[in-house]
Amino acid sequence: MTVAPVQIEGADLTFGTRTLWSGLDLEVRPGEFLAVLGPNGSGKTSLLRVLLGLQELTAGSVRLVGHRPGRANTRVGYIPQQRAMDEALTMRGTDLVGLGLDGHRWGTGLRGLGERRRRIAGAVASVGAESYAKGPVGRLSGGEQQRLRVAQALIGEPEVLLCDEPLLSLDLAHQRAVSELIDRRRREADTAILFVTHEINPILSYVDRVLYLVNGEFRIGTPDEVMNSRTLSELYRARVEVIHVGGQIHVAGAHGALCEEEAHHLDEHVP
Ligand SMILES: Nc1ncnc2c1ncn2[C@@H]1O[C@H](COP(=O)(O)OP(=O)(O)OP(=O)(O)O)[C@@H](O)[C@H]1O
Repeated sequence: MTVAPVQIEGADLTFGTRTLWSGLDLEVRPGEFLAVLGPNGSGKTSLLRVLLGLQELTAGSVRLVGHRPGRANTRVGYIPQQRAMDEALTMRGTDLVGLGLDGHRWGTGLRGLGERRRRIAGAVASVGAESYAKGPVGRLSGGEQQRLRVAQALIGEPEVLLCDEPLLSLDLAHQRAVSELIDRRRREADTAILFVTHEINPILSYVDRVLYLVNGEFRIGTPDEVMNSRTLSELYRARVEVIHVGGQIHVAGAHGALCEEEAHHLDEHVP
């Protein structure tokens, strides 16, 4: 039996009187693509912070389990929620991507350096950043910086990949390229993917299961099991209509039940 690389058991997270979730049991399997959805403040980023060891649970446990024989540490990749980098940041894009290689050892000899350079060039090319990766990252657009962050997370060959709104500020072509890259990683290397997003449509064809968080409650299941009018109305405790159109999901809430009217909307530009 394969061991789940992400194991969450009986997890509660509470801040003061506010419960983000309680009784969360979740195993993310090798190669599984889990979308984490929910309105602003529902605790999506907090879940990733728990998995990164940056946030303690109020109760329960989380475990990350690697599958490399004889290795104690699980390799975790993280694409943080986008914040513009300081304009004065003079670090080159290739150096930023290379930070993702820390922990890999090829020695300091010429062969090791050559291998390092080769890998960085491959990762930069995989996100189409060749034309700007040699320049200072502080001068790049938000989307260009984001593509370098994706390259940095993937170059470390993660066993678990935590993505916090990785498509934000990317144009449609790059949204598709980055989604495909993440999907390929899980197919080729069995990486477990946790993908926080407000917009499920760009990744809908990849998603195996959805974790949907609302006001301290959650549902876990396939997109069809969770993204339907009955389940989301229960979660939001209000009438919510979920309409499937042309392979995409459109969510509409009555009386402002949703704080995310724009979420999951039908984007005419995506074929
Ligand atoms: N350390 C903390 N102490 C107190 N409150 C916190 C702390 N960390 C997060 N919160 C609160 O928990 C809630 C959930 O935050 P989180 O960033 O996880 O939400 P989110 O679902 O990722 O939201 P968004 O969609 O806006 O990014 C927020 O109301 C936030 O203010």
